[in-house]
Amino acid sequence: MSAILNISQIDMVFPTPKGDFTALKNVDLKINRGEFISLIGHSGCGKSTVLNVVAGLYQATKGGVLLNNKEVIEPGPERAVVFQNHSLLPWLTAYQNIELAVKQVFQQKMSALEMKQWIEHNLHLVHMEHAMHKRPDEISGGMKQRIGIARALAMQPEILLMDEPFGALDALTRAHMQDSLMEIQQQLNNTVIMITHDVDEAVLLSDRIVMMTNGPEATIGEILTVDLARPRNRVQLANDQQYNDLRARVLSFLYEKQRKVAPLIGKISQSKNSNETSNIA
Ligand SMILES: Nc1ncnc2c1ncn2[C@@H]1O[C@H](COP(=O)(O)OP(=O)(O)OP(=O)(O)O)[C@@H](O)[C@H]1O
Repeated sequence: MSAILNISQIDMVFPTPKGDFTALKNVDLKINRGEFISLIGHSGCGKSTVLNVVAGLYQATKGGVLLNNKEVIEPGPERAVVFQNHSLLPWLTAYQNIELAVKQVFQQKMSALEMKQWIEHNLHLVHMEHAMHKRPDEISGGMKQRIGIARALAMQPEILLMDEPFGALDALTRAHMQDSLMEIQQQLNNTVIMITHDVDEAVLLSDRIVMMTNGPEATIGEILTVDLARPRNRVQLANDQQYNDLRARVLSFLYEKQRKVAPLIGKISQSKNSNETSNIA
């Protein structure tokens, strides 16, 4: 496997009224084509900052990002971003939202008919053909998120960047979305970087889980390879020893090695059995 993305020795320093704040220190990671990477770490450690640098929305203070050996200096359609709060334009239908993105990327390359077929194909991937003519306020949160993913996929990005894409969804919808994403990724072999706060989600979906230390000067603490066979079935995995061992290793990193010392968070984690806690603060 060849590295498609090289996040090379990144520092990120933000100027603040109280002086410089070093959010990231020497973040270094190579990602292979087709890999599914989860970024996990406590709130405020710098996960979104890493994603924003890869997206080209932030320029690293030191180091940089290479995509196919080319330096990332600005956002581009080869890196599609899916946010937690689906960012669909409310006055356009699901179809039109996707069409807008597709036109940006394929305007000169596809005929009107090809474009229509391509949009419908991507709606089909997320099982949303039936809602294509509905506006965002006429569909549920989970459906909006599916449309957001279809829009991102329709741009045929080399990398899919997902910032807690299922964070706002109820548990059942979230499980459906995770299964859909695994299915799509198996089919298309997308390279994905996903931020999550959910340990089970990270283990279920990822090829590698990148665990970040607490900031300031956050960096990669450990990387866990998840070599569970695919396709993965959440029900079967619930009793799988390897799955549970992997889950325990992420929990141990978060609640023992990178335990948060803030009083409130301390109280919350003390009041719960950390082995049964999969959503982190
Ligand atoms: N533009 C900015 N200016 C100043 N500080 C910033 C800026 N963006 C992020 N930070 C700080 O950098 C640190 C990392 O923020 P970031 O949003 O990347 O964390 P995160 O791990 O994604 O958090 P969460 O899980 O809560 O979304 C935080 O301390 C944050 O306050």
